[in-house]
Amino acid sequence: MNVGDRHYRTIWLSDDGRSVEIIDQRWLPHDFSVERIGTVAGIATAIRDMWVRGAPLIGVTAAYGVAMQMADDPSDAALDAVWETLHETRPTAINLRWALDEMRRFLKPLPTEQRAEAAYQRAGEIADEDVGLNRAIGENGLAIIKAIAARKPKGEPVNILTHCNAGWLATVDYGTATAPIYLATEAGIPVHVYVDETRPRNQGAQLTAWEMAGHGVPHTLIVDNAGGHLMQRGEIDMVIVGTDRTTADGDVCNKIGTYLKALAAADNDVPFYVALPSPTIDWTVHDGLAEIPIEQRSADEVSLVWGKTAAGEIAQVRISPETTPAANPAFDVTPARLVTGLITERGVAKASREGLKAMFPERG
Ligand SMILES: CSC[C@@H](O)[C@@H](O)C(=O)COP(=O)(O)O
Repeated sequence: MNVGDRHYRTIWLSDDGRSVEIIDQRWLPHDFSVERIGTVAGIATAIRDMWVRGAPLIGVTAAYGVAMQMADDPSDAALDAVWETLHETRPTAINLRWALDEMRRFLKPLPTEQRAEAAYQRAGEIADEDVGLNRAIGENGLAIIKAIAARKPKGEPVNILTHCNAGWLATVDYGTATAPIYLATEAGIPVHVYVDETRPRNQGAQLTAWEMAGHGVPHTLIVDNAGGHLMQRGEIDMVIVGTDRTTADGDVCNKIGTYLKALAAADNDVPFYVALPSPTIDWTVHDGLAEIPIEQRSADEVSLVWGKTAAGEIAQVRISPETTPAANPAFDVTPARLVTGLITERGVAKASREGLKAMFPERG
């Protein structure tokens, strides 16, 4: 998507053909900075410390990490070791394991002297594929937005609530939950987006709001607890969120707080959609609550908040007593029964084993 009048992806290969450049998301919306990363250790840090984040982008970044390892040491042992090193950076988003598995599956049969070149090529393809998947999700979600717009008085915007950042910053381009929003805007369908701030790291306030502002999408930032109230008053037409891992039975794991939005949506008959590319489906798990590992992040993310001071400095402030302990589960699971539909690259699936099997029969 564009930043100013220049098109950016969130990650791209540097001119040296060996390192990557990424948008460093830690400093948005206050500072737009690009970092060059050329080592596996650097890739691991960027994922773990969330310079890059969002399930699809984590996967693509890891794929480039494998390529860097192959350029250094293309042996089987090194391939297995880099899989382990990168796999442990963040536990919940399945796209990480999907990309690592895909790289290893592709590289293992190749002679070692061909692996580096082939690995960079495959990582680049995975990045390109992500853009295509998101564009298709956008088209499928656009049909839903159009149908809602058609039922509203002419000219009134479709009010969409989203949680966290499942935007282009969370992918290579377009985003998942935001792709239908961007396509609707391009098509001239009026939309208005309620952006959940998404404590503790505020991906909504910092990233989604920045994306919406940058693309001229009318939006309003709300605190995480406001969504239920707005739904009770008929001010939300639909919810669209992303997901870090969706089970073969349609349970959806996403940023902490998503479940509460789904409960409020069900109680108020607001359609609750989840947008996801197929690499986000974990076909090996069925019961999301029992089987998906939930990342427990640092308590500091709860007790300390980043922002920009009046003097223009990006700084962190403490918001709770020094001695108060904090807990920080980063994701929660929304049971399939609360999900109206899964917007995939192939169409909108029912959030159920049957629905996903019908959409992806080759996985059945
Ligand atoms: C298209 S991104 C889907 C999810 O990855 C997104 O909603 C989310 O929860 C991101 O969490 P984050 O902790 O910022 O990586």
